[in-house]
Amino acid sequence: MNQPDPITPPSAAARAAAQEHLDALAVPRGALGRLGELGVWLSAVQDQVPPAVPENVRAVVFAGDHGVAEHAVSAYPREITPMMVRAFVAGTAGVAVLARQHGVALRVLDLAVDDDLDDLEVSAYKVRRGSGAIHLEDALTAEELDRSLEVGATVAAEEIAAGAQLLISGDMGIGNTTPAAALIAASFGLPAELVVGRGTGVDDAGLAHKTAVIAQALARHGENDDPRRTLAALGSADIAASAGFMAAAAEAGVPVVLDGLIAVAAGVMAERLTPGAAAWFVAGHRSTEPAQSLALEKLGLAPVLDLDLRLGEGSGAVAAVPLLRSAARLMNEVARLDAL
Ligand SMILES: Cc1cc2ncn([C@H]3O[C@H](COP(=O)(O)O)[C@@H](O)[C@H]3O)c2cc1C
Ligand SMILES: O=C(O)c1cccnc1
Repeated sequence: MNQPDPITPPSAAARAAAQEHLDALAVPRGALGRLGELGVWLSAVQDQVPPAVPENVRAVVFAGDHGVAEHAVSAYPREITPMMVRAFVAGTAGVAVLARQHGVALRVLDLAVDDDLDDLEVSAYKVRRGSGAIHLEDALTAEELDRSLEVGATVAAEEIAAGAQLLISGDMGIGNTTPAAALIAASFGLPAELVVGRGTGVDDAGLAHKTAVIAQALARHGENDDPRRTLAALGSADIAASAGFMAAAAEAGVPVVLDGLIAVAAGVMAERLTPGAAAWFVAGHRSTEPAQSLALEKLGLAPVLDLDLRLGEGSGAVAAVPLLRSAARLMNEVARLDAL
């Protein structure tokens, strides 16, 4: 594989000018807190002061089936995944409600759901049926990994062509908190006990078993610094596509609002595949999953919201969109103190 092009960082000049603008507004210096910081970040990623209010926000839910879900790591059966894909299309899933409320375009894509969803036209980019059970076998072949990354990049390009000012990557796939936690553990050299969480709500025995499964997956993966190898071994088609989506967004200079554990795991992999990508990410929320907080800290990102959400689907990122819009509006509409 060729090395990817280096990621161009957000504009340092716009960041400095935005900070100066913020400091000159008719509020006590620093009084806008995180909203002020978000306004400055929006200026830097848009290279524009004040920033445009991001009205065109687009979320893509990457859906997939996880072989590891057959191994008692989730509180729910894998058959839920295709049912939920139908709920996304019908507009009745949690994130669909929030997206409708906040005017966020929502699209669901079947990367590897182990069921027939062809009647919904969401399976045009399907890579395979299911992903390997990561404690026993690789999730993907090298070819499937390439195809998944490429699908993510293609979908990002489509959403950018549709005018996206902010992109969101959502997830759906019973069992996916297991590969997501494993990817974060492998990326930062953390043990299974530190990254494991209850996902959809496994009990104490389930949590102990899930920890053992993640530990077995990490042992199978071994010491390895190659992000492609890690993603093929421990990820899935949907998480790889999400990583490809975020990397492509960063390469195109389009900012991404990160969601919960799965999106953050994909974001970590995007940063490892294309260093510098994370400068284009903002953390929408803090999930209750420990690996998500650990990874945000490693990426140097502070979450906008902290609502004890543990849904995924892109829901926490979509919930943060109104605050990002408020941040941009404040930068545009608050008077300067010297102009009063
Ligand atoms: C009805 C339902 C809707 C969901 N929407 C997102 N998830 C979330 O929960 C799953 C991950 O948790 P675990 O690893 O414990 O299976 C993923 O499908 C994720 O998107 C859902 C889960 C369920 C049951
Ligand atoms: O953090 C998340 O996004 C999450 C947590 C539990 C289940 N699904 C997703």
